[in-house]
Amino acid sequence: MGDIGVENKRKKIIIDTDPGIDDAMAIFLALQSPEVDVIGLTTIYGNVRTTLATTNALHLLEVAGREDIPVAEGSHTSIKEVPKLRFAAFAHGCDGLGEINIVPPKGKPIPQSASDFLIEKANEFPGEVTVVALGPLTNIAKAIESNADFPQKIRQIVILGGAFSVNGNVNPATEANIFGDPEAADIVFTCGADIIAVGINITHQVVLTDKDLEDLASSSGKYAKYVCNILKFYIDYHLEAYNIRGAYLHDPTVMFVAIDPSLMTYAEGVVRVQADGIFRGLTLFDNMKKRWGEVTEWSNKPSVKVAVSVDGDKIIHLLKERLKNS
Ligand SMILES: O=c1[nH]cnc2c1ncn2[C@@H]1O[C@H](CO)[C@@H](O)[C@H]1O
Repeated sequence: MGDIGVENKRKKIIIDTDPGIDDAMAIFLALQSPEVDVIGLTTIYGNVRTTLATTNALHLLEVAGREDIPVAEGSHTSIKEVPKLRFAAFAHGCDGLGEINIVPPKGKPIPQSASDFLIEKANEFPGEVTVVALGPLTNIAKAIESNADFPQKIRQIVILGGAFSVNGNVNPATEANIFGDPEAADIVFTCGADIIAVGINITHQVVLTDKDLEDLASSSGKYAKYVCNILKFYIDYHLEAYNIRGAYLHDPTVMFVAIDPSLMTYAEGVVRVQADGIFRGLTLFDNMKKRWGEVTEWSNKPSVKVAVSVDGDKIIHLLKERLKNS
């Protein structure tokens, strides 16, 4: 398949997901990528509620013929135990997958919570597991709260979340995944793990156009066909909300970063998340260009890598190649 860096050993990944049309694309992409070994899916509310996220995760694995991959159901509430009320049916359809009448899955989630599964795998393979976080960060924050070693045991956490120096997509201040659980996001950003954060300032530069969709539709690849079907709803939403013909590929872009971090460039610094008020969910990055004279809420916190540039055309090219060759 070429084109991007392949390590000698397949990278173990766990996908924490709220499928979601772009989540479905990211999951298929991972399953079609020789560089990674998907050792589990954990589910979370966000685009849909957690129970539906679990159903959709099981369904997508059955479409892929990968029922061997375990699905662990995640939290139904935020880290502060607030029930979640906001879902993105307007973007993904009320079934989360473009209202295509999916075949209900036969499989069941494993009898273990998402955060326990994350901790177990981090302990089983210390320093080897990358978590690809495609939804609100509750499960990961819970893993950190119940196991202080988790940030050191995990290889990397790659996060789709935040809007760095740009407007959000829920309101001008905040991006959907961070807004889903700002307190959890702040725990994760400051936990000391190796973290890459990819905000919508990056993912809005990765646009699947009408032409790309035609290209995908002309393929007989099984993932390409499935994805074209669910993308219709998402593309209509982008026309309505952003007046563009196409779709922002949030989750697939982040999956590519997990596969090969050299597809982007990064700045390093501390990220804090606003927990309340009109800026609830705002991500604020200290790029460390200034040596602050006073102690701030950013002082003495661990740094993370925040993506600052991406080659959107390359990501679209790789994505199409992989979905078509399936
Ligand atoms: O306008 C929106 N509101 C809520 N969620 C959205 C919107 N646009 C995209 N997403 C979803 O949230 C994540 C990126 O922020 C992606 O998973 C995307 O599908």
